[in-house]
Amino acid sequence: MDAHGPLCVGIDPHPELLAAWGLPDDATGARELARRVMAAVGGRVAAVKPQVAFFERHGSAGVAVLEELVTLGREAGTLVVMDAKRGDIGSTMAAYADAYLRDGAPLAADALTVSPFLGFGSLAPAVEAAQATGRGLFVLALTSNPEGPDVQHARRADGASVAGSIAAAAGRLNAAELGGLGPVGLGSIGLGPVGLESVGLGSVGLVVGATTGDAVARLGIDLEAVRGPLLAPGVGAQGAGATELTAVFGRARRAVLAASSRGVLAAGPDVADLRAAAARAAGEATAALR
Ligand SMILES: O=C(O)c1cc(=O)[nH]c(=O)n1[C@@H]1O[C@H](COP(=O)(O)O)[C@@H](O)[C@H]1O
Repeated sequence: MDAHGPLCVGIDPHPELLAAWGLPDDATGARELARRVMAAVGGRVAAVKPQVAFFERHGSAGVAVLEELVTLGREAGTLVVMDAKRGDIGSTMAAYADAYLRDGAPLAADALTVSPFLGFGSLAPAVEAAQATGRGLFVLALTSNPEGPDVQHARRADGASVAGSIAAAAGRLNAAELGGLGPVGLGSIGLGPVGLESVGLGSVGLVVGATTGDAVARLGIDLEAVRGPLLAPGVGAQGAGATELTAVFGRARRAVLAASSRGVLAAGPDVADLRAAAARAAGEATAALR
C-alpha cells in the first residue's frame, strides 16, 4: 500500500465483461482476462482480489485458473486476496482454512475474505491458520450491499451492534497478536493514525464497504482500534469515490485498502488501458486516504 497506493484491483470475470472483451464465457475466457489483468497490474498495485464465484462458474477448469492466478501474483510480488467469503461451523472452517491458508495448498493466497455470521468464534481455525502462516483475513463487518444493514446494524442482547461486535472481536485478536500498544497508546506516543503502519497491522482485517455512509459513526464503531487492514469494496461500479472513502473511514483511513473491480476492468481488454485505469484509481485512493 505504501509503495503502490492503497488499491486492490478486483478480478471478476462477469459474463458481460467477457463479452465486452471479446472473450468466450468459459474457463479459457476467464484465464485470458485474469492473465491480462495481471500483465497490466502485476507488480504495480498493492493487491488483486479474484472473486471465486466467477471462476467456480466454470467448474474445475475455472478453479485451475484461480490456482494459476495465485502463482502469477506470487511471481509478480503482488498480494492476492482470495474473495471466497467462507464461513461455517468450526470443524468445517478448519477445512476451509486448510484449503485457503495452508502453505503449499493450491488455492492458498495472501488473504481470504471470511463471513462471521455463524458466530465470530467459528472463525477460530482460520484465524489460527492465518496467524501461523503470515496470511491475513478480511472479516465481513459492514458490507457494501443495501441488504447488509438488516443484519449488521442489528443490536445484540447486550446492546452492541453486530458490526460493532465483529470489529471489537477483530481488535482483540490484533491486540493479542501485536502486543499491548492500543490506539490510546499510539496517540500518546505521538503516532496517531499516521503511525499505524510503522507499528504494523494485525492479521485480522475487516470488510467495510465504501458505500456504507455514516454507519461507522452512527453505530459508534472505532475502526482505529481494530488495528487491522480495512478492505473497502464499493469503489467505482457501486458508486463510491474519493469523497465517500474519506467520509467513511476518517482517522482510520491509512489502514484502508480500496477495492474496485468493474471500475478498473471496464477499461480493458487492452493491457495498457487497464494499467492506466488502475494507476488512475490508485491515485484517487491515495489522494482520498493519505
Ligand atoms: O468481500 C468483498 O470483496 C466484497 C464485500 C462487500 O461488502 N461488497 C463487495 O462488493 N465485495 C466484492 O467486491 C467486488 C466489487 O466489485 P465491483 O462493484 O465491480 O467493484 C465484488 O467481487 C464483490 O463480491
